[in-house]
Amino acid sequence: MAIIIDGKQIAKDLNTQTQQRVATLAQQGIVPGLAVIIVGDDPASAIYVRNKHRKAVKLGIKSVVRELPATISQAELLEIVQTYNHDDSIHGILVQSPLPVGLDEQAIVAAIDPAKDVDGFHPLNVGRLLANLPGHYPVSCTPRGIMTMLGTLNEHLRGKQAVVVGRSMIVGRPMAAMLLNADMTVTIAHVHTKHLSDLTRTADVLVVATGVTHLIKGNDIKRGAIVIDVGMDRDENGKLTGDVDFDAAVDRAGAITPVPGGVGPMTIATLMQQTVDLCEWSEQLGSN
Ligand SMILES: Nc1nc2c(c(=O)[nH]1)N[C@@H](CN(C=O)c1ccc(C(=O)N[C@@H](CCC(=O)O)C(=O)O)cc1)CN2
Repeated sequence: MAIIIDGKQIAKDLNTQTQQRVATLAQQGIVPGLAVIIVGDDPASAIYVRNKHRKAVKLGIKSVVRELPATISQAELLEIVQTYNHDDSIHGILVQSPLPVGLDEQAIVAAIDPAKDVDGFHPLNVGRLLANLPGHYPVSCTPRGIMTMLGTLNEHLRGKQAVVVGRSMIVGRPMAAMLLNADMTVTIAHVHTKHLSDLTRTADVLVVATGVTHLIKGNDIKRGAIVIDVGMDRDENGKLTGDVDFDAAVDRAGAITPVPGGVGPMTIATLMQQTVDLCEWSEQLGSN
């Protein structure tokens, strides 16, 4: 039976640390600020944004949520991003993804000041991660949160095999870069990969982020592997489930994340952590 990696608890511990850092900044009269831009009326996005706002407020972070209609033009949206780029009370800016059809998400993200790019999606920050540059820069929150989770297991990653199934800009690609930067031997696969099971069975660390319900079955997993399920899918009864068949996998894996309560909570906790990072870096304070 695998260790169940408790994302909720790890996120709670991380939030406690973040709250303490916010309190230390407050003693110097500094308040970290986060601006979240949401365009259109995607119900899931509205929930994520509300949760980000609530968590920020709870931790003592200034939170600004800018709700915009799906009819907004690219130029108007770029203008709004610029106002936050120039607002000294805002240290982190993000545009909730996905954007409505017709808006160029990449161009909007590229307009965010890279020093305020709290999602780590700006091409400059993506390039820094890929190049494993030293120094301070933001990175995508979900994979950074997964690295935090892996850190709690006290397992040596160096030289071991990692397989990342999924190639998105939010999870798969930055995840592969972070595991490579941790000296793992990394293979990226995706839904078109042939003989996927043969590959996943080689993984000491298996990260799955495809959006395909139960793509990974129990015997696709190497015995004792660490299995990280980033999926958030709905089964035929509407119940939230993952890309990994948890019930089958739990008997093969050494450690596994559940869905819900695994990776998901780490995304917002890491966003809060990174908002404070950006604030400290802008003030040239912390070394996190
Ligand atoms: N600009 C961004 N857009 C999106 C990101 C992102 O990191 N930046 N990630 C996702 C959505 N997301 C945050 O924005 C997010 C997704 C899921 C969770 C979470 O806590 N999931 C829970 C289950 C929640 C439920 O019951 O539905 C879990 O897995 O336990 C948090 C944040 C896409 N867009």
